[in-house]
Amino acid sequence: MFLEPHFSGQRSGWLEVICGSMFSGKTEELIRRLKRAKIAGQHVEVFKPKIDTRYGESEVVSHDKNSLLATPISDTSRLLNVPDEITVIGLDEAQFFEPDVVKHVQILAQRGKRVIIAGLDMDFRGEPFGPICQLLAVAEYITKVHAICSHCGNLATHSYRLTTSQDTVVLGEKESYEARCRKCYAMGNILELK
Ligand SMILES: Nc1ncnc2c1ncn2[C@@H]1O[C@H](COP(=O)(O)OP(=O)(O)O)[C@@H](O)[C@H]1O
Ligand SMILES: Cc1cn([C@H]2C[C@H](O)[C@@H](COP(=O)(O)O)O2)c(=O)[nH]c1=O
Ligand SMILES: [Zn+2]
Repeated sequence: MFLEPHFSGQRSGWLEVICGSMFSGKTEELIRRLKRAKIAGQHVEVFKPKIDTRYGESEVVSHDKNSLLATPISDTSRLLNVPDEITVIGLDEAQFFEPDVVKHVQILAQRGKRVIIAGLDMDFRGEPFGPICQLLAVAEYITKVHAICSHCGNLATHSYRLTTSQDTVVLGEKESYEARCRKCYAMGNILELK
């Protein structure tokens, strides 16, 4: 369980990254932390990449259908325009943001804001996805969450693509992906080669 660091003295900002496979609870955890910030009386704003139209245009939605209003953006320089009174910023589907998101979230932290970033750690190939490596490097707090392997019930670490597309970006959920442990993911890829 992630508990918010205690503020003391001059407010300083920081970066939190929540990552894992699909269905691992990234969006649920992001929503949980943002709701707690609101309960604490902090002003929160949520953003997501404009490309993410899976569930809706202007909200982040978990696979459990919990949701928060979110502003879709195509350029993360937009984050630098948030009003001063916004002290907590949430980003979902961070894998789809452009590389400059790393620079922009660090500027926000420098301005004393808490930035909570959720996104896939790996793509369907098992490769780091988008800016995640750099975001993990510069974050103060990192949380890796796990799904349950659809094949064996162990902890899942990988997102296995069920369709034949080789495009890195293919929006979808259970019709196109399933969570798998490292072993079942590797087995699936071996069987595909036969
Ligand atoms: N294989 C799975 N393992 C764990 N949770 C799953 C799985 N398949 C569906 N779920 C559901 O997905 C929810 C997590 O949704 P969400 O937070 O949107 O995940 P993520 O953002 O990581 O894709 C879980 O609470 C659970 O109800
Ligand atoms: C593995 C993988 C996923 N995607 C897409 C599929 C979904 O639309 C999102 C991830 O959603 P979630 O909140 O983590 O469930 O990303 C993709 O485009 N490419 C991939 O390799
Ligand atoms: Zn497995």
